Amino acid sequence: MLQGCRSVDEFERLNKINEGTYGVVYRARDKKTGEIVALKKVKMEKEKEGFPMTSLREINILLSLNHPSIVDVKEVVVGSRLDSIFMVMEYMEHDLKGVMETMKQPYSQSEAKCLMLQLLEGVNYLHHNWVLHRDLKTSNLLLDNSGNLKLCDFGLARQYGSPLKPYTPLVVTLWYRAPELLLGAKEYSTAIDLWSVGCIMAELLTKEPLFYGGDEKTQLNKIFKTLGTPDEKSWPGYKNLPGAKAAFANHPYKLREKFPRASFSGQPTLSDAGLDLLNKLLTYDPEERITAEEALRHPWFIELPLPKSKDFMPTFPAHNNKDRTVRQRVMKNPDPVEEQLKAAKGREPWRIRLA
Ligand SMILES: Nc1ncnc2c1ncn2[C@@H]1O[C@H](COP(=O)(O)OP(=O)(O)OP(=O)(O)O)[C@@H](O)[C@H]1O
Repeated sequence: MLQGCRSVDEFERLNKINEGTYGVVYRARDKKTGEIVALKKVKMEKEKEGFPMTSLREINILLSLNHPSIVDVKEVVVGSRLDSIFMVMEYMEHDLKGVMETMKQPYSQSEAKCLMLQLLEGVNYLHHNWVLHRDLKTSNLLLDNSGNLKLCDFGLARQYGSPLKPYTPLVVTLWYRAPELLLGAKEYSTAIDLWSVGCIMAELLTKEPLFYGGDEKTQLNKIFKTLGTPDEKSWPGYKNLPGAKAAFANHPYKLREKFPRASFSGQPTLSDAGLDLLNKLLTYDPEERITAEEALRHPWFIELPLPKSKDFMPTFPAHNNKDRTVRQRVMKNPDPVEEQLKAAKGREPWRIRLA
């Protein structure tokens, strides 16, 4: 697979952009063409021999995809000692997590609609190509200054076929993780990505993560406190899920309180159509949850205010020579989320690492 790949020496590394679980990402210049690209170094230490399977899977998937809402992987290059591999991707100035940390106000309804449409287009394309993303979150949504949004980080993406085979359930970052995964479902499907899209929609409108639990139980309790505790009526088969044996307090549905129709206190508002879409994305029963294709046709997108044109989306100063990890540390809000993290005593509770 790696035969005939160019060497990473053909790129000048300009600066480290960020470091995730599966690899370091650099901004780099192609020495031949002068093009600025993102180079993702694939982490090797987790695999005893050979290249890490997660990355080979990610590369194969990414090389085969082509959509305006999916980050373009241009090629794979090899390290000078052939002991490492790098993905060469189109460079995107920002990620949504970093951008939202610098914003004073959340996105407006029309801006949120513009971003949601692009996100749903990307997810719809993936699902039509039998790919689950499985790790959708704000740091995996890249933005440029032309209003484009693109999905990245397919470290956890998997191609799936029919009939569904069980996958490991511990895959989606906790805050965006679907309840069926939190409750230990053995089989799951595209619906897990739509749950994450629902969490992202709410976050676009409030600038705060919708459900921020430090462990599975807390995460489920946060969800239940807002959406009401599920039962056999709202989610047929719920009782049979391994995690549903635990005792959860009975909470009523309260999502409307978080998003009133009108507000005088500056609280984010949402029309009936907007709340309907959010409810359909955050539906407990995965079989009933809206699909990306259906969501793209939802009336929220055609009611006023209409989605903002990409040309008028807010832009953010370039931070070409900065490491986003450092920037994100500086910009972090001292808010309840932070308290939650402190309480988790040094673990990274929202990240579930694959064994
Ligand atoms: N093509 C790109 N252009 C610019 N920045 C990028 C690009 N790809 C990734 N990044 C930056 O690097 C960060 C980490 O990338 P990515 O999510 O692919 O790595 P990961 O190791 O799989 O991380 P994670 O911890 O999210 O699983 C992103 O949040 C983003 O800030």
